[in-house]
This record gives sequence, C-alpha cells and structure tokens, in this order.
Amino acid sequence: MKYKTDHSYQLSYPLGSGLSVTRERETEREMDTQLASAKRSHAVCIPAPYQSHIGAMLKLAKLLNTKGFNISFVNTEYNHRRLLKSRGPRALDGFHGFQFLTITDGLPPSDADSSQDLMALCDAVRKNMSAPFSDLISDLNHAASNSDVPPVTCIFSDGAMSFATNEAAQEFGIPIIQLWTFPACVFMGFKQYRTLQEKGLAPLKDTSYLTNGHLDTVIDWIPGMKDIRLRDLPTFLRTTDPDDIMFNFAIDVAERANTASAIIFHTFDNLESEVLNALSSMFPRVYAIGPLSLLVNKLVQEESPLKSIDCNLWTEDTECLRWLDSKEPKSVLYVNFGSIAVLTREELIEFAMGLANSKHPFLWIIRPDLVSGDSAVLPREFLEETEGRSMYADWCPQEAVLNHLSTGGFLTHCGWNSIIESVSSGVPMICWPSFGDQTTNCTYACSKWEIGLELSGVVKREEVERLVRDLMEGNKGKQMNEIIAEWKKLAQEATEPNGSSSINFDKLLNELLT
Ligand SMILES: O=c1ccn([C@@H]2O[C@H](COP(=O)(O)OP(=O)(O)O[C@H]3O[C@H](CO)[C@@H](O)[C@H](O)[C@H]3O)[C@@H](O)[C@H]2O)c(=O)[nH]1
Repeated sequence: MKYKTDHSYQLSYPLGSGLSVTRERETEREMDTQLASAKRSHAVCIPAPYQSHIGAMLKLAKLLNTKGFNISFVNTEYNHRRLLKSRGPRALDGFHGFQFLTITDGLPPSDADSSQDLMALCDAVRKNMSAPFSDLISDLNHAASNSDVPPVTCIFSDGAMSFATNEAAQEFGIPIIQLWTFPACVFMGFKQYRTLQEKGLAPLKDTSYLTNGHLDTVIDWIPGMKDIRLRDLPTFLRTTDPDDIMFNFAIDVAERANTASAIIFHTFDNLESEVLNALSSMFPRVYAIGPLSLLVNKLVQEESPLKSIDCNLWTEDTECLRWLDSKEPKSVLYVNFGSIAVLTREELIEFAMGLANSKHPFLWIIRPDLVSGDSAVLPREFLEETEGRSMYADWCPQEAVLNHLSTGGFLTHCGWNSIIESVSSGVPMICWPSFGDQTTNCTYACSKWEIGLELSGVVKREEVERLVRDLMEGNKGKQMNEIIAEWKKLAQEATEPNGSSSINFDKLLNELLT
C-alpha cells in the first residue's frame, strides 16, 4: 500500500502530533476572533452549473455558515427551477444568513429535467455569465445598506467558473477563492495541457493516434505525478481539433487559477500528498479540504436548519434503503454512473447481463437520461434472472447507500464525488471511467490507492461478471476492503478538529479574514 500516515504537507500542522494546552487556548482565541470577523463576512458561493459541483459547493457553503459567514448561493435559473421541482417550492427559503439567488446561463430557456449539454454549458459560462454575476454583486452591495447582511466580502467560485467570476472579484476588490471539485491530480493534469500542446503531444495529429500507442506515452515531467501516461490524464486532450471547446476551456481555466487568492481542492493531505506538495510550491495558497461530507457531518449540528438543505436535481428514491435493510452485510453491489455520463443501449445490455451472470444482488440507479437514444428498456430474460436480487431507482441518496451495511461494492463511472464518498464509506470499487477527469481518478483509485478494479475499453458482459465476482467474493475484493478501510480511517482523521482538513479550513479562514 502506497501511502504515508506520518506525512504533513506544508500548509498543515503535523498529523497526530496532538495540540498542546497552550496551542488549544490559542486555537480557542483564534476561533473567537474568527467568529467575530466572520459575522461581518458575506461570501458569494457560485458552483459550476452541474449536479456534483453544486453539491460540493453547497457543503463548503454550509461549513462557511457554521463559521459565521452570511452566504449568498448562486445557481443558474435552469438549475434553480429544477431544484424547486425536486425539493419543493419553498425548500430553499427561510434560512438565517443563507440565501439562494440565481443568474442566467444565457442559454435558451428550457423546461427539460435533464443534465444540460456539457460543451454548450462551458461555452455559456465563458461567454454569458460574467456580466450577470457582476450585476448580482452590485445588487447585493446596494441591498446591504438597508439590511443587517454586510456587503459582499469574498467570492467562493468553482474553479471552472473563473470566466464568470474573476473580473467581478477584481472590479469589487475582494478575494476570490476557487473550489476545485476534482482531486489535485486532475488539476495538475489540466495544468499540463499547455505544455502538451507546445510539445506537439496534444491535440492529436489524427484519429489514428487514439489507437496507435500514442496515448501510452509516459509523461515524466509532471511534478508530484510519477508513471503517468497520456491516457491517464483527463480525456479532453483526445481531440484532433485545436479549437476544441473542452480542450481550450481546460487550458484557460487552469491558467486563470493563477489569479485566485486561494485554491481549495476537495481532497485530503494524506490521499494526495505528493501532488499537493508540488502544487503548494506553484501556488501561494493551496488547501486540501475534504472529504466535505465528513466535515459537514462533524461541524453542522443535528438540529441546525442547514441539515435540511439539499441540492439533488432529481428526487431521491429512499425505498432502496429499505430494500438494502433486507440484505446481508456487504452483499450488494451498488451501480451508479453519476449525473452526466450517458450509456449506449449496447453498454446498458452488457452491464445488465454481466450483473445477471455474476449472481450477486445489486442496486442499480438508472437516471431517466442515462441511456442515449432508445429508452432504457432492460431485456425480459435479464429481469427474470435477477428477480428478487435486484433493485432499481432513478436517483438515490448515494451517501446513505454507500454507508449502508449491506453495500459491499460500487460500480462507478469514477466521478470524483463518487470516489471520495466511497473512500469516506470504505466501499471498494469497480471503475469504469467515461470521460474528462474520470480516467485520472480511475488510475489513482486502481493503481495508486489500490481500492478499485478497472473495467476499461468496450464493456463486455464476461468482463463485468468477472470483476463483480473478484470484488464481491475474491481475494482481490478482500484486500481492497482492507486497504480502503485504512483510507476511510485517514479520511476520518483528516476531518477531526485537529486533522489536516479542519486545520486547513481554519487556516484559510484566518488568512482570508485578516
Ligand atoms: O443517485 C444518485 C447519484 C449521484 N448522487 C450524487 O451526485 C454526485 C455525483 O458526482 P460525481 O460522482 O462526481 O459524478 P458526476 O455527476 O458525473 O460529476 C461531474 O463532476 C465531477 C466533479 O465535480 C467530475 O469528477 C465528474 O467526472 C463529472 O462527470 C455525488 O455527490 C453523489 O452522491 C446522488 O446523490 N444520487
């Protein structure tokens, strides 16, 4: 197992050192001062307009609110409408010091209830959202003269939103803190795109480069990332078009991070010590703050109204938790491909037959927009074969599912939130990366952290069956269970009051508020 338990990178106090009594008193005093300053603080939090980014930013906003910050949380009109539909018309009203606001994404209005096109949205962020965001800050500042909420004192922006937010921060002379809802290794990957372009390694010369071994080229210059191949980096470089929207968007947002006052990664020190160390020598203020859910669980009181704020764009079906109650410990494979990934009908069938042939119980979340083209109709023989050991839902409370005793494995598309939630719950994975950062997340999960089995290339039912059996009944599964239990422990430790993520969060606030 390749991790260090005694590591402390330069922005944290050494782990496990314990705080002396003097240090504890100092900490109490610092916290009192912090709370007093925070009450005069007003953070505008703006996520990128995608489910998982909204979820991560909401958790960060709740943490800030527990430290006394007034929060204005900004969604796109499209997502706000979907949230009200899934949560109820008053679900986002009436929280003290925490308000939800909207701006337009500039795309044609739509009543659809599905994830918006990734490329169209990235383009919209770049072109349409800066002016409405600045106007919103102006409005908040004007409103402050007639209310007890102070003018805006800082912006917490998703790293992918810098086109919408950087100029406003400059215009109003306030700090901007970026939240990257990816691991640090993915950000470091995006940082390499410009050099890859200069060296002629990306974009690809033609489509034969997808299969001629070019993607196996080892990239040996990336600080803190050893043994990385081109194919392990985020997939937006796998284009032949120099003007590709996603390729250029990735280059630009990684460069615009240079102007942030501070950068937060949703990770923790022990998980990514090498790449975090490398990044902290490239940027003045880098903070690993995660897993966010564990921090929220510890900092937000059970009785706090904040507990009830949720941001699922689809309504969760909780029936699956009752179904899990009826199953043996660690017996169920949980299958979920996140909020954006789309499967072909062929992939759906291969996954289905692999699950059927594995003979293991499974809970499969099939979003209404998961399958492209034809609707997600599962074959009759599959339904008959799996009756009594299968459960389906459109959307579920994922973290509750992962923390359920009956859940023994997770077949995932490797979205970062899914991986860090799986780590937090100690559930090993089968990793089927689809696009973007998921290839990098998969490489780290399978090869570096040793908590996942990779399902690569074209989905074949035999391969799905073999991996499910390896995970749920084989020695590999047993080993991974042991390893991920260690990672879970480290994630818990990072979020204790003297753990690295808690300390990093406090340091960020102290630096921001002084
Ligand atoms: O039935 C479900 C399915 C998902 N979730 C939640 O939705 C989020 C899904 O996030 P993630 O696993 O990161 O997947 P995507 O929705 O695909 O996330 C996009 O954004 C991530 C960064 O935020 C990237 O890592 C992914 O590659 C990108 O596709 C997680 O918090 C899940 O807990 C639920 O609550 N219920």
